[in-house]
Amino acid sequence: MDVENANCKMRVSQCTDMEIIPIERPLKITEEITGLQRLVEELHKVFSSDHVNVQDVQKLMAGYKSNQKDWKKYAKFDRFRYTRNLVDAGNGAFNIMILCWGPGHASAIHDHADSHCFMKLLSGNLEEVRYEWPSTVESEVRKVQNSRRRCCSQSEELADNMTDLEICHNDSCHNYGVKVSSNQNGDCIKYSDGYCAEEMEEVGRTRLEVNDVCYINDALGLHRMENPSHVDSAVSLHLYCPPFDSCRVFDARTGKPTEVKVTFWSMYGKKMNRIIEANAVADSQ
Ligand SMILES: N[C@@H](CS(=O)O)C(=O)O
Repeated sequence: MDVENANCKMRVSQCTDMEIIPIERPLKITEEITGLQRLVEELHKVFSSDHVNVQDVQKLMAGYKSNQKDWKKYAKFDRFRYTRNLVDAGNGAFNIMILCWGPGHASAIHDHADSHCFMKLLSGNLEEVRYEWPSTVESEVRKVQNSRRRCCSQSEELADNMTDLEICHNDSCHNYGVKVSSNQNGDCIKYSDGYCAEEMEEVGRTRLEVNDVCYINDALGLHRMENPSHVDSAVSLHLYCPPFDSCRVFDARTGKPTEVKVTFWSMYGKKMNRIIEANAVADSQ
């Protein structure tokens, strides 16, 4: 079973024998779905079944043709950071929300808390930047994969100023072939928070056009989104399954993870009282 066929009701790490194969992205419209309301109804139907196919959800998302009239009541912006605006809580199986990005707004590099993440661009432009997991942090998916497989592979030959790192769980080990910058004594160069300088590795960029859909989960890596325009805003539709209320953000210079709560700026079109706790995936870098 690959990612395309993984049961979307499960956390990504629970998808047995999952191979890490990204879908072709972004996905274009095939069958049209009229209106956001209708899309939400169709999603409810799909998620009421015991088995949900990732590709079916992608097709539904792609089938909706963005119309500002449908989503403008949810599109609430903030001057300083992108906002998350809940549209529907999906009977607890998924949640669907509208994210509003002012000019230059971006999210920090983050994971998806072992959930499936679908994203559709409704207006403007967004760029998705993908990253490898930092060597010192393991995703839930990798933990599961590593505990399934006994790994005895030889590490690749590393450059002189690099050391490799083996991460073990129970009696299963995985050598990530990690390359950590080090000085001549073999000590890594550390920031004041104790983390080694180890720039996170960018593995790809995708520019989304209006109505494009893309998908990510922790098995496929990490990402951040960015509105590249200095003048125009952007709006995107996100579906998470299962829903999550916290995830990890990563320091691009070191890979240091920080657990953050994710909050809503508005719910069902009504603005929430300002919560002091930051909508912390936003703008942290
Ligand atoms: N996953 C982020 C948005 S994005 O950058 O994909 C969030 O839900 O806030």
